[in-house]
Order: sequence, then C-alpha cells, then structure tokens
Amino acid sequence: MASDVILELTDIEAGYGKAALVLRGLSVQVPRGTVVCLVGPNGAGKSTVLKVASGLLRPRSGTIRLNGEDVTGQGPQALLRAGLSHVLQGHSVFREMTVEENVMLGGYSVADQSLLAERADFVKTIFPVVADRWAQTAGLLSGGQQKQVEFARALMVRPDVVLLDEPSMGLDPKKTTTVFEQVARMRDAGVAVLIVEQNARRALEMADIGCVLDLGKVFTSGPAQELLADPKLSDLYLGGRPATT
Ligand SMILES: Nc1ncnc2c1ncn2[C@@H]1O[C@H](COP(=O)(O)OP(=O)(O)OP(=O)(O)O)[C@@H](O)[C@H]1O
Repeated sequence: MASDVILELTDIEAGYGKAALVLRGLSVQVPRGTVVCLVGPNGAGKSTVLKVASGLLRPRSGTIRLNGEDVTGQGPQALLRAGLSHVLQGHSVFREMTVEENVMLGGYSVADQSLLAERADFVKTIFPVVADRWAQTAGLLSGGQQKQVEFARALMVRPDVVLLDEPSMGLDPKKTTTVFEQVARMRDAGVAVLIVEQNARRALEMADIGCVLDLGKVFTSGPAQELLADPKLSDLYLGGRPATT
C-alpha cells in the first residue's frame, strides 16, 4: 500500500566537512498531495535540509524514507529514480536553448517516445507559459516564466515529491505570486512539494503545512494558516505582523 507520507526525515544530523553540525536532530514529514514550507532565519539550515533530502549531502545520522522505503545514504540519481526531484536555488535554464529543449532535458532518462510526449503534455497543462512559449528561446522569457520552465523540467520524471529551493528569489512581488500559484498547481496535480522560502509570510499563505527552523531543528510546525495567525511566531520569524487597514 502506498504510504500517506511521501518523504520523511527523522532525527537528521548533518553538516559540512569538519565544521559544526548544521542540522541537529531535525525531523520533517511531507504528506502526499501537500505543500510543506520551511521558513526560518538565514543560516538556520533550510537549504541543507533539501540537500540531505535529495542525497546531495549525506547525513551523519538519522533516516530518510521515500514512499516508505529507507533511502538513507543513496545519491541524487537513485533518489530521482525513486520519485524525488530537486529544483536548486538560482537559475538553471539554458538561455540559448528553446523552452522545449530545456523541458525535454528533464526526460532524458525516458526512452519511450510516447511516454515522453504524454509527460510533455502533462507539464504543458500545468504551466500555460511553457505551452505558449514552447518553441521560443528560453532566454527571452522573464525570470518568473523561466522558473516555470525549471518546474516543468523537474516534473518530466513524474516525481512524487519536488524540492524547491527559494523559487521566488530575485522576483518582484507580482512574479512571486505567479510562481507560488504554479507551486499550488503542482500540488493540485498530485505532486507533493517541500519548499524553502525567504519570503516566509507569502509562501505560508500558499502552503498547507509550515515548519519553522531555527538552529538546525524544527522550532515548531503545523497548519500554515495557524502559524501565520500566531503573533509570537509572526514577530520572531515572519518579519512582524502584517499591517492592518
Ligand atoms: N557548502 C557548504 N559548505 C560549508 N558550509 C555550508 C555550506 N552550505 C551551507 N553551509 C553552512 O550551513 C549553515 C546553514 O546553511 P543553509 O544554506 O542550509 O541555511 P539557510 O537556512 O538555507 O540560509 P539562507 O536563508 O540564508 O539561505 C550556514 O552556516 C552555512 O554557512
């Protein structure tokens, strides 16, 4: 039977080289069909959680389970095959290539041409910009539109869970809204999402579950709307309470 929790990190300790631990007993669960958003101060370890979850950084202790299977210690390629896709921080679109070429790179491991075409149709239905600009050079798209190309590429493996590292970075508020709408569309298409965001308040407005990280641990977690409504959390981690009119 398929597990209700797609991705589960339990008691993770992790760090870089000989430096002090960055994650100190962190546990996070990503249930099927949900967006889980990690927020917290700079340096809290948010991106490190994604690196551990995708196999880029091996934890010193703790376990990672994907679809109920223990995948601790497996590398990024094995985890990709097992259903996890990671969209890294920054921009990874090849500007001189077309949108189609960029998206199809995500399906390089799929030999079956009809399956490939089916998946391309699937990502086009989720991301209208990708469908509309399919034959255009990707460098001509705006930053927010390029993000959608990156999302589409990540979905070509039909993952169960996608990790998104600060997708709103460098985008203005309007484009940020569009990118968060696309994240919600991925979730609605059945893909679970673990997202890291600096833009904490706005990301939590879109997410289902929020996790506040501090000093390498989960300080608190729960329904995103409840975290947003908590005045103490607001002051400490979400840049203060929103202005009331
Ligand atoms: N490749 C690396 N090598 C050594 N130390 C690193 C590396 N990447 C991150 N760190 C350190 O790990 C700690 C946590 O970094 P991480 O990027 O996970 O935090 P974050 O919560 O995502 O921060 P931000 O919000 O600023 O992006 C920081 O002290 C950082 O300096």
